[in-house]
Amino acid sequence: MTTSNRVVLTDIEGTTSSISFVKKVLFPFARRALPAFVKVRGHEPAVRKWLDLVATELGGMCQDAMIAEVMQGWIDEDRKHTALKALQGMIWADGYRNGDFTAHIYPDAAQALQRWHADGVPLYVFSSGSVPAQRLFFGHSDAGDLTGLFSGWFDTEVGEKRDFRSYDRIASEIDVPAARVLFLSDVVAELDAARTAGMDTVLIDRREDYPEARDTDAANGHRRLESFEGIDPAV
Ligand SMILES: CSCCC(=O)C(=O)COP(=O)(O)O
Ligand SMILES: [Mg+2]
Repeated sequence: MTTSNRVVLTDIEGTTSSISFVKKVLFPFARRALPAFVKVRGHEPAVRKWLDLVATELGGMCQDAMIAEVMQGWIDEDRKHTALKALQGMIWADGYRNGDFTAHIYPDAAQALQRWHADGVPLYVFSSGSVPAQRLFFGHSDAGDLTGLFSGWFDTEVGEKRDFRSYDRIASEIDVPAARVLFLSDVVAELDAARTAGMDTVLIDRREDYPEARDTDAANGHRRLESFEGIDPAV
């Protein structure tokens, strides 16, 4: 067991897993399935709730087909809208269940997460993907079912990833002082927000996702590593 009393909070896309898997496999799958999904399942309360929220944002009464079209545009723009993310998660469930794909995870990330968990380091996820989508992702990863490694999951229902208040809320929900949380992400603005909340940070700067390394200025004072190797949550 580790003597550390630190915990790790990790992002997914660009951090544990490749951006191209999300953009080339998950997003097109959801984009294709959206029109039929809203037609067939739009009456279910868990789906209706999000369609109604989007309709309200669009100014009121909209046909479901139009909402689906708007959300397809949001997928193209990579908009991290909570309603879109919730519906995407429901659509991906079918893909995982049918074995259409497994979720990409970098081997160094899978190994480090397994090692830290075995060492007693509590692990948490904070991603724009909905919590059910996160569970599906790690439940059907290239390294098998990793859900048991995590002690908790957070999505944008806790707040925006670039807003320091989201990190305040996470620290208070897991009942750990922010100074004891190590946040890992590929996005500097997210790390800035976590640092403002008092968390320790590491910029994951993978060549597969970011062909041009971020220099010291771009990293904005965050420690920069090209994989999970070399991260010791205990120090
Ligand atoms: C885990 S769901 C698939 C990824 C996704 O939709 C997403 O928006 C991930 O964003 P992140 O905050 O993990 O960079
Ligand atoms: Mg990311």
